[in-house]
Amino acid sequence: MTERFGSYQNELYLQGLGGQLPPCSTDATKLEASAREVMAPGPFSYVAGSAGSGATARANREAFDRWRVVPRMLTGATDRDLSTTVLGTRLAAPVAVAPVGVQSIVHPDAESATARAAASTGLPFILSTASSTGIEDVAEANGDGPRWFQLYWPGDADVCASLLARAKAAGYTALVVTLDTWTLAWRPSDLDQSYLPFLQGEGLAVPFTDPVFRSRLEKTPEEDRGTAILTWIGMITGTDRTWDQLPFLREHWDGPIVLKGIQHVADARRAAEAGMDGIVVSNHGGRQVDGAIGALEALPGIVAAVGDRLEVLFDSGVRTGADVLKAIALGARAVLVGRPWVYGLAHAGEDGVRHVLRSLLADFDLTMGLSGHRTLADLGPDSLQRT
Ligand SMILES: Cc1cc2nc3c(=O)[nH]c(=O)nc-3n(C[C@H](O)[C@H](O)[C@H](O)COP(=O)(O)O)c2cc1C
Ligand SMILES: CCCCCCC(=O)C(=O)O
Repeated sequence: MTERFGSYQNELYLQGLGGQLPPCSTDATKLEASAREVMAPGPFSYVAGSAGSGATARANREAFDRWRVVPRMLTGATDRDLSTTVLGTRLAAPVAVAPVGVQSIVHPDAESATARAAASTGLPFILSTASSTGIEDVAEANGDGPRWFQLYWPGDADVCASLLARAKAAGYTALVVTLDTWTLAWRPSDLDQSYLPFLQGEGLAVPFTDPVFRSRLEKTPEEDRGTAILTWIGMITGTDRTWDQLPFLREHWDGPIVLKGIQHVADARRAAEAGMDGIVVSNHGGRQVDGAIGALEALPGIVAAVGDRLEVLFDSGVRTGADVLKAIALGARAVLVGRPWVYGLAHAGEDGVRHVLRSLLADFDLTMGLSGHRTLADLGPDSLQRT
């Protein structure tokens, strides 16, 4: 499979000749500033914000900056193939759309717009349990596109089993279990505005459409929204989870299972010992533990420890094509991208998401070629230098 993602560059130049500009910047680092202009203050802070002082979010970017690409010449990298297989899904490039909840606070078309944009770009869409659009509705919007389901693991086993069965039936092929957000971190930017989307009823389509969850309520969510919201929040934040509980997920999910939020080598080893198919090395984009290491700092050690036993995916701070290249060179099988496309959604719905994703892929494709790499297999520690 050879995709010429870099040709988006020509498309943008040609559109410019016709007087048409892109829906938002092609530079992901500029998108946050312009998103502030088009988003309401609460939703903007929720998306852009991070835990505590923001030290972890900054560390994510600094970690990327410490690694530099060392370009090679005359390698025949004009005709590139960036394709790969991740969690059993054949992909034209090693990039996935990270699970992001409550997209209705960003744009009325919410997850359906993002799922359509992901499908048209050929990247996997990962549906959050905190989605404002239901499992089946998103599957319909995503059509033939690849899709995975992210689980916030509810304490009620039957509710959990029901969500997993629905996701499976709706064509989600891999399960991404997020471990790092069993309660929300101290997030000053949200607290200063007393803004939490869930308490305002956003983002609960997944449980609210679930028959087993509904059976746990005395009144339906339509009749008593407040109680339904609090019941759900209690279910996903109120249960201690430990490594010995993972077999439950295996019993209820027959596809690949990935643990998201791994940062310590010892946890990566435990995931491998538990028979998981993969992990996502991630600090949740700096939204959970303030003062944590930049996620990329954890990647090489984890790949060295378990890379031969499970698939190591990566997220937190990916903004450019060079970032994708660096993470893959350090051993990631694929990267997940979060905030940049959320800002694209805020600017222009589905078109905005597509533009951000295509820009990232074009940047990655051109950076691969210009640094002498024809395929992902050409990337390795040799491609980089730590400064
Ligand atoms: C607004 C927002 C909502 C998020 N919601 C979820 C979620 O529901 N489930 C989840 O596993 N991760 C969630 N994440 C974390 C992302 O999946 C991802 O780990 C993170 O955004 C990656 O960092 P980046 O934004 O720097 O790319 C969310 C992130 C943001 C910014
Ligand atoms: C207590 C779980 C709510 C999670 C909400 C979405 C999310 O992951 C975030 O970072 O915000």
